[in-house]
Amino acid sequence: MISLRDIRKVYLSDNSRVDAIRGVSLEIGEGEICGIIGFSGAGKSTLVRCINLLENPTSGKIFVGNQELTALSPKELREARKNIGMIFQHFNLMQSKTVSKNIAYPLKGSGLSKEQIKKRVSELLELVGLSDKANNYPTQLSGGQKQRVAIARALANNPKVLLCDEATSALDPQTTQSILSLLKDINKKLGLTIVIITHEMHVVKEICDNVAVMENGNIVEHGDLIQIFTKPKVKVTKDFIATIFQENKIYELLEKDYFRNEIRKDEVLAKIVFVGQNTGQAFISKISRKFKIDASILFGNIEIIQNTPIGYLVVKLSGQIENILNVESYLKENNIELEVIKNGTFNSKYTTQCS
Ligand SMILES: Nc1ncnc2c1ncn2[C@@H]1O[C@H](COP(=O)(O)OP(=O)(O)OP(=O)(O)O)[C@@H](O)[C@H]1O
Repeated sequence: MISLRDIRKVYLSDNSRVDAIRGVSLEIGEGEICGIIGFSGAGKSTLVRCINLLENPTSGKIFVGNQELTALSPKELREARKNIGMIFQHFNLMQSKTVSKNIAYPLKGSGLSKEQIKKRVSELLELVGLSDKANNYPTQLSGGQKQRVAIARALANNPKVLLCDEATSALDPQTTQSILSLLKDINKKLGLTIVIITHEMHVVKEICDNVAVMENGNIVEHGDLIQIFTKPKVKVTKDFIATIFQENKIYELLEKDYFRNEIRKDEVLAKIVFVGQNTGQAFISKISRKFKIDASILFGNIEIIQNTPIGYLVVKLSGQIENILNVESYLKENNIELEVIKNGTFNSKYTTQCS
């Protein structure tokens, strides 16, 4: 549905040059909810604004549906943009117009009669659960309600794509949840393709099918949610995932010697990640028996991602070091990931994440 091909965006001013996007290619399928996550300055907003050409890429091609947007005349582009709705962090509503008038605004010049516009607005109000607020002004609404109005307005022309630029960043966690549920609902009901820009992994976790991770103007990792959560490849993705599993907190506790346990010579501190059906396996007792080791669980967490449980454990394995190292390959054969965090014997072989 959306195809970005080698997009570059350079901002030039008198004495500076910013390479905001450095050759990004990305395919987003029809009906998919794709998250684009990255820390501040990674280039997310610039990239999403390129999708509807609010920002003109310096080079590269952009396709939405079968149309190459980068090849259209200004008039054709205006028409093509009706297929792409957009919502923003601060809602961008017109304060002097009622909720109904805000939603009706994009239908101006659409050729619909007054009656047809009224009907469409009332359908949209119902879709976003605001039928009783038709005559209110934006100042009389909560943040979540304002974002609902913005969503209704973005959907007025029946777009195929909805771009969300940090759409929940100004909302509290409960309201965020309700807006994400609404987006998911709309995605299912209307088959809408949704692109979500965020710096919050829990937003991605809640509703995305796929996620692209951005850093320094590049997409450094892209994949489906479960793959990204269980086998992240690059550090920035690992850092985002750590925010969900509270991994950093556990390392802080370990540094403070909270568990009153040093990692001795015959011990290994490891992180184990297991998915779906493996959550029901007694693999801790199996590895204990099979490899004659002790396994103490220092920390554990299970998150449900796309209806799939993903388990995360920090364990201390003690026993003969060869046996401990064999555990890693045994678990791998059983599709369970083990990453050594700290190794009492061969510290230099591994990156020590907690020191
Ligand atoms: N109009 C502009 N002129 C010059 N530089 C810009 C402009 N817009 C963005 N940039 C720069 O491009 C880079 C990417 O910015 P962008 O806003 O896309 O990042 P982001 O990942 O969305 O960050 P944030 O989450 O903080 O909004 C930054 O270095 C930013 O300063």
